[in-house]
Amino acid sequence: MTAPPISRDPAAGRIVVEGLTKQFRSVRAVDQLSFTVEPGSVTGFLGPNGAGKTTTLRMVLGLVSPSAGSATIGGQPYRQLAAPSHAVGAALEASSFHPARSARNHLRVLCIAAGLPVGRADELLGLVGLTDAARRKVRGYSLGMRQRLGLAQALLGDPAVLILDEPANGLDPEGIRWLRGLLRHLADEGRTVLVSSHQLNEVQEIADRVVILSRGRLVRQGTIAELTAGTDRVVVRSPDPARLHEAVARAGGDVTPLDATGMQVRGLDAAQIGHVAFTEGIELHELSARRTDLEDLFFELTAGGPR
Ligand SMILES: Nc1ncnc2c1ncn2[C@@H]1O[C@H](COP(=O)(O)OP(=O)(O)OP(=O)(O)O)[C@@H](O)[C@H]1O
Repeated sequence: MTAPPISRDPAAGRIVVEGLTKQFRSVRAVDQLSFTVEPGSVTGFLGPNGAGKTTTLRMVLGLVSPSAGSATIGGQPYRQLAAPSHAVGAALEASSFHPARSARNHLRVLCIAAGLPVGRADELLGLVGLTDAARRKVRGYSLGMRQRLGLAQALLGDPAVLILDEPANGLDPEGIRWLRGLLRHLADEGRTVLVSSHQLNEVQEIADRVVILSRGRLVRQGTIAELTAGTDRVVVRSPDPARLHEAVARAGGDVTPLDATGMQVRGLDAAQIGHVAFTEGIELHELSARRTDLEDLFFELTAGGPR
C-alpha cells in the first residue's frame, strides 16, 4: 500500500464524542456518552448486544442524527468534512454488496465513482487477502470473506480514520491474527482505528485501548493494562477454610469465599498468603494467582448484560 498522507497533527484524526445521546421513541440507545479516540492506536469499542455501539458509530459517521451532544472527527462533524472518503473509511455491515458482482468489480466501480485509479481495487484485494477470490461473485462469499471485502472498501480512499463495526465476526483464528496485524500496521502509520465488538477475547488481541459501553453509557475507557491494574487475585484452598479465612483476613487480605474449601483473596499476593498459612500451620490444597483479563472485567463492569 502506498504511504498515506496522514497529517502529523494528532488532533486531525482524533474522534471526540461529547454528551452524545440518541433516543429512539421509548429506547435511549445512547445516553450522555463521552469518549475520545486517538490516532496511532487501535481502540476497541466494547459492549454487550444492544449496548448502543452501532448507533454511536452511525452518529459519528453522520448516518443518524443525535438527540443531543456531538461527535467530531478532527474537530468537525462528519457531514462537514471537506473530503470525507479520504478522511474516514468505515465498514458497518458485511452484507451490503451486490451479490451478482465480483469483489473486483465491486471495488472497481467504487474506484471510478471516487475518481481513483481502478488499479487500487487489485491493490486492496491483495491487502485483504482476497486476490484468489477476486473474480468470484460476492453471493458465494463466506461471512469472513465479506468482512475482508468490507475492509477493502473502507480503505479505498486511504483514510486517516478507520471505523469498523464487528470486523472480526466470521473470521477464523487465523483471520483474526491477520486482522490484528493489519490494524496494528494501519495504526502504526498514524491512523485512528476504532473497532467495535462484543467478543472480548478478540478485542483483547486486537486493541491497545478500549472504550466500554453498557446500556448506552460509558463504563470505562483506557488501556487494557490500566483497566485491569490492581484487580489481580489469588485463589486458595484448604481443608480448614475457616482458619485460613481468618488468618488471611488478619494479614490484610480481602477474602471472598468461593465454595466449601476455596476462597478468593485480593490485597495479598500468593507468596504472602503462603507465608501466612505456613506460620499458622494451615494445610493448603491450592494457591494460584489469577490475572484478571478483559473478559472478567467486562462482565464485572457490564453486569446485567443486554437490555
Ligand atoms: N432505528 C432504531 N429504532 C429503534 N430502536 C433502535 C434503532 N436502532 C437501534 N435501536 C435500539 O437501540 C439499542 C442499541 O442498539 P445498537 O444496535 O446500537 O447496539 P449494539 O451495541 O450495536 O448491539 P449489537 O452488539 O447487538 O450490534 C437497542 O435496544 C436497539 O434495539
